Amino acid sequence: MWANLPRILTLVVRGFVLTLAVLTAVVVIRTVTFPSYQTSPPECKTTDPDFIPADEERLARFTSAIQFQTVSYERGVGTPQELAKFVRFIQKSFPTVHSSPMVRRDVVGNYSLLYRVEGSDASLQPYMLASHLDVVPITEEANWEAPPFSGQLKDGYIYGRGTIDAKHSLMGSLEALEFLLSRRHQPKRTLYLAFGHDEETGGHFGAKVIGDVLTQRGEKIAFILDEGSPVGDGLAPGVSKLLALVSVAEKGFLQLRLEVNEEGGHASMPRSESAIGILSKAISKLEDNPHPNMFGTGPEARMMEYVATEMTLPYRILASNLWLFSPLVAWVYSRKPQTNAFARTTTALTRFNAGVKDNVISPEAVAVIDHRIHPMSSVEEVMEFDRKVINDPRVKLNVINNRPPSPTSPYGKDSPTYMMLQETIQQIYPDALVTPTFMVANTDTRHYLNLSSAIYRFNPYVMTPSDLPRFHGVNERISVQNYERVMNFYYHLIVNMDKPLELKRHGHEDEL
Ligand SMILES: CCCCCCCC/C=C\CCCCCCCC(=O)N[C@@H](Cc1c[nH]c2ccccc12)C(=O)O
Ligand SMILES: [Zn+2]
Ligand SMILES: [Zn+2]
Repeated sequence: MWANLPRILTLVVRGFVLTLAVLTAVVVIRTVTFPSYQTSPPECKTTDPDFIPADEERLARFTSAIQFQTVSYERGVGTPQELAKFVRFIQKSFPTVHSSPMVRRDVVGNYSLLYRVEGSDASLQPYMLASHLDVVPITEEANWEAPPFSGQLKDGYIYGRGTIDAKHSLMGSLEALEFLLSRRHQPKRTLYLAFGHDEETGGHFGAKVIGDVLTQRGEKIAFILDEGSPVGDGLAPGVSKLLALVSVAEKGFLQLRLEVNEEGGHASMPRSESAIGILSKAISKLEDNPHPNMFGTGPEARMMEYVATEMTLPYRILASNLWLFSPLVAWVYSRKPQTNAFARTTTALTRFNAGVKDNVISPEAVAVIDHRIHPMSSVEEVMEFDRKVINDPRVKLNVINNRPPSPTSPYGKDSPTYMMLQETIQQIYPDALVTPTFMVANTDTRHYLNLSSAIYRFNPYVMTPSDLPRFHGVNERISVQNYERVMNFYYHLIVNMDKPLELKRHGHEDEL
């Protein structure tokens, strides 16, 4: 046995070296031959004579839109007077849209707006552009560089709540429609514009009702585009070009109220455990035990494939060989909040309340957890995981609100709507890569799921990592250049939707 040891060791080492050599060869071959999913941009650029300039008049309209304080606070608690004023302002600001015989406008659920622009070809399925009228409340007002409802123009940026979420797309799509209609353009395909008034609190009285109205009309929609992920500049690891992130799916959510009820009493005679202490331990366990990293199992894996050939070298090797490096990429993604959101179901502790007086032991402690559920997981799985982690029957878990992850919309060369969207993005951003991904937050589209199987979430503006905290945060702003891109994106999209959407399958051509 001992005499054979050198021979055995040699064989083991040889086996190891051989395996390594084969793996390296496969990795190199796959990296070099990995297919490119990117297509060259179409001819038409934004240098067209029809380009919509962000001139003084349009910027003034956008500034005014920001000045309406259309804040949503809680479900059913908003700012009805501001909404009503904003709706009147919209009507006054886009006279051609509001006087055209081609346009029908319905006010739905008191303040939400549903426009139907009649296309000349009734055989084509309509499509829908969505946004919302409301905004989230202001935080840390003192830290804003310009007053949050001023719409002030400063150093090439328009500041204010709603500039990126989402009055840019509401005003931008209306500007594009006004521009087209005032040039006597009648679209071939019927177009809906849907603007909910309470998206920021779940859309229960706005988008939900719009969805019901369209369902009652028996409407089927060819595709829906709502707010969503942006054109990233430096957002994705290993990608140096601009990356247009088109969300073809959306995470689910589960909002839980955690409650502990124990005996209260005089602070001079505490028991060994209190409601506050028990709940704190539960919360702390949830934060210490994140949900499993699922990177590579859902649409995020496609995102890596779509950009693999364009990545800087170490990342190119990783992305072309997810069969081997998926765990390593999963780890890289888990390191930053904005990429971690793509890797797993996230756990955010959003409320923590207990106690009424310094010398009274609180009999009750309450916390709220906001989970965003990875597309490959489920509400039940998340609930089960939390129960196991907390492992304490004294902590009651009550569901406030939940939704499973959305279905995935078609994408890639087999999907004419996705390709049309990609082409439109490339008209505005000729050098950008375009990739399918999923939305880490939620949108009004959850109320439109039965209207269309092709639902996309995309914001046609550029965002850098330092811009991300401006979402729902301080100093929300949009550059004039980005607002101009937004208007022109919608303009090109409306024009492109008049071209036939052909589905090329096995030599047949079907029209949607
Ligand atoms: C590898 C690529 C990295 C890319 C990084 C980052 C991309 C992400 C960029 C932007 C994300 C922007 C998110 C915009 C979200 C706008 C929508 C929104 O705010 N939705 C609310 C909706 C909501 C309101 N009330 C409830 C209740 C329950 C669920 C949802 C909501 C939200 O999601 O909270
Ligand atoms: Zn929004
Ligand atoms: Zn928002």
